[in-house]
Amino acid sequence: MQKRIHILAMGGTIAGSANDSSATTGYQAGAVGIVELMAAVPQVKEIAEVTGEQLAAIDSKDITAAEQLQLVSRVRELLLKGDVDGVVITHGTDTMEESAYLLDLVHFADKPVVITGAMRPATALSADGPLNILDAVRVAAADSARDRGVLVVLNNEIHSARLVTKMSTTAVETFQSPVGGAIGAINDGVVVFYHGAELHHLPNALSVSEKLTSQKELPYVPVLYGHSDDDGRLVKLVADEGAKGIVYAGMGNGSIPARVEAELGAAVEQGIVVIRASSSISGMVTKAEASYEEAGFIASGLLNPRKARLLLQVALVCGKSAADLRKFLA
Ligand SMILES: NC(=O)C[C@H](N)C(=O)O
Repeated sequence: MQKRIHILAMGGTIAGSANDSSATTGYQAGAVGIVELMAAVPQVKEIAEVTGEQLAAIDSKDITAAEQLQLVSRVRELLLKGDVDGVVITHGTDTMEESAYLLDLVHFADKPVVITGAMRPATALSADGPLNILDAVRVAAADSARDRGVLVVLNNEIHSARLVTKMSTTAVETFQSPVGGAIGAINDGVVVFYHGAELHHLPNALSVSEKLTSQKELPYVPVLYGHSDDDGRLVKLVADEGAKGIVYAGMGNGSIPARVEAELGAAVEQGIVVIRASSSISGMVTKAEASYEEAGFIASGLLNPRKARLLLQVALVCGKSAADLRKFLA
């Protein structure tokens, strides 16, 4: 029997439309609906029984927490259904790694969830979307993809949600995992895994996902980007604005300029949870300086700032302590 794969369409460039087929920028993202997207890839019928649904039609740079939570909620429903074997999500690439990581945090099933997108609009010459959809369906229908959490599939490669990031502004090979590399590929239609996915599910992911479905928003947790001569005034500003947490994208191994460190320390004293991440693309943020640990800052480990932010938001919703977070990120 064929596997039953459900596609959720969120918009993005994969559904982008431009007036000129040679245009790869300046298009309207999210303009092409799921019916048209699926019609461009009739080959999926040979792989699985595929159904589709339009959940949003947005440029993913505009995604809100409400829309992310709606996605979590719909994926949860689908994973609990006996007649769905896997889920494919078509999504804009700008925030794809964020939605993928959020879904992976609360992934509770052995069924695959595969996110794909495109760098060229649907109307472009050599549009990359159709093949990416076909590959995503192939992966979602593969027995070998079970128990690997949420996967990002583009450009014939398979990446784990935890480690993947968008590296290039415009290249089709934009998604890479700087630590660890791709975990698999689709070679001439054949799904191959080289090694295991870096799973990062929260303990009790099923009940955490249920908790998230009842939320309409997530706590205010800004990411502050560190730079030379940073005086920390933004830390004070967001603390006054009611931030519940702050992710500081420091330099290198999560280094924080002394004046910012002092302000972040004051924020922790006020009950704001602080995560130290890095603007460097590759590598792990470790405990580094003793003063960071003494101040109560949490090292982001392998998470980039945007993913660390989502983790912190979910942790705050679930009432997890800084100690729980520390343990999860260690
Ligand atoms: N390639 C893309 O999908 C970019 C687009 N701005 C989006 O994230 O929706």
